[in-house]
Amino acid sequence: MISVHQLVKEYTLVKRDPGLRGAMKSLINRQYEKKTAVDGISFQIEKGEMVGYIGANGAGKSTTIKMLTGILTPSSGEVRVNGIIPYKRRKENAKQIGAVFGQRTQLFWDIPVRESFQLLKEIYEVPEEQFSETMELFTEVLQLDALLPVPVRQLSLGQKMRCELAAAFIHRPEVVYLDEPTIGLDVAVKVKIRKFIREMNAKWGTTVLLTTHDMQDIEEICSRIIIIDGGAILYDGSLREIKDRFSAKREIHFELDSGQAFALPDSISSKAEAVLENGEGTEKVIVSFSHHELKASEVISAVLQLNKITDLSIQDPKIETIVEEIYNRGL
Ligand SMILES: Nc1ncnc2c1ncn2[C@@H]1O[C@H](COP(=O)(O)OP(=O)(O)OP(=O)(O)O)[C@@H](O)[C@H]1O
Repeated sequence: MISVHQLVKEYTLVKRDPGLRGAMKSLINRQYEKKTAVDGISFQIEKGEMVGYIGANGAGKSTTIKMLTGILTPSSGEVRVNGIIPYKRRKENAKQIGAVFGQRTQLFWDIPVRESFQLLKEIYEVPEEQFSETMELFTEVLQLDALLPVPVRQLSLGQKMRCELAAAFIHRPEVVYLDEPTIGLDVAVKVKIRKFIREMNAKWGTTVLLTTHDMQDIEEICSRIIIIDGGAILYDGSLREIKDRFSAKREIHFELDSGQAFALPDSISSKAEAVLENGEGTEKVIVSFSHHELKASEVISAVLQLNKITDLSIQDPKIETIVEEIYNRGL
C-alpha cells in the first residue's frame, strides 16, 4: 500500500551569521546551506497495517508524511501510495488518503460542523447513502450529536479533534495519516479516539500511519513501529520484538493484605529485587528481574509458596523507556 525507497528530502536554507550585521550580510551576499531532513529511508506498509512512526523532535517524521501526502516533492528516491506517486498526482492521491495534522484544521472555522462534513462529502464525491451511513456510525462512536450544530471555532480542543478524526475518515480512504492526533487531550477523549481508529481499521481495513509522542497511543493502536532518528530509520519491526530485545527488565506486582509481611525466596533473591509500596488498605510489592535470568513463572511460584498474595499482575516494559534507551545507547 505504501512503498518508500531510498527517500531523501533536503531543505535549502539561507546561511546567516548572528545579529543584525549577519542579517544585512545575508541580504547582500546570499549563501545557502543544505539540511537533510530525511536521509535515504525505505519501508513498505501493507494494506490494513497500523504503523507507529516515532522519533524525537526534528527526526524527520513530518517531512516524511508531507512527502507521502504529496505536499512535498522528494529530493531523491521513490514514494508510492497505492500505486500513485503522490507529488505527481496530488489530486488523485488526496482522494484516497485522509489526514489529521495536530493543531491544523481541515474543517471550516465559521460554519457548523455538520455543514463542514457536507462540504467534504461534495469535495470527495461521497455517494449520499454511504455518507448517511458513515455519519450515523461516526456520530455514535465519537459521540458527535451535540457538536454537529456548533461552528468549529466554538469547540474545545477535544471536541474539535473528534470532528477532525471523523473528517479524516469520512470518504473511507485507503490510507490515513495521523500526526499527533491526541496531543493535549484528556484521557477520556484519548480513549475515544484510539477506539475509533481501531474500529475503522477493523471495519474498512484502513491503513494507518501514526505519528505521536504518546506511547500509549502506540501501544493501543500499532503492532509495528518505525523509529527514525536524524532522518534515518533506527528500527522497523514489531512492538513486541523491540520490547523483548530492549527491556530485559520485567516487573511483577504482588498485592498483600495490609500488615502482611513479605519475604523474597532465597531461590530467586540473588537475581531479583523487591520493593514495597504502601497503598490504601493493601500493600504492593514490586519484584523486578531480568527475563534473561528468570522466568516470570519461576518468580510467581517461588513467591506464592512463601507469601500470602491476594492479587498479582505482570507488567510489560513501557515503550517510552525503550525508545529513550535506543536514543541514548543506539540499537
Ligand atoms: N521547511 C523547512 N525548511 C528547513 N528545514 C526544515 C523545514 N521543515 C523541517 N525542517 C528541518 O528538518 C528536520 C526534520 O523536521 P520534521 O518537521 O520532519 O521533524 P519531526 O520529526 O516531524 O519533528 P517534530 O516531532 O518536532 O514534529 C528538522 O531539523 C527541521 O528543523
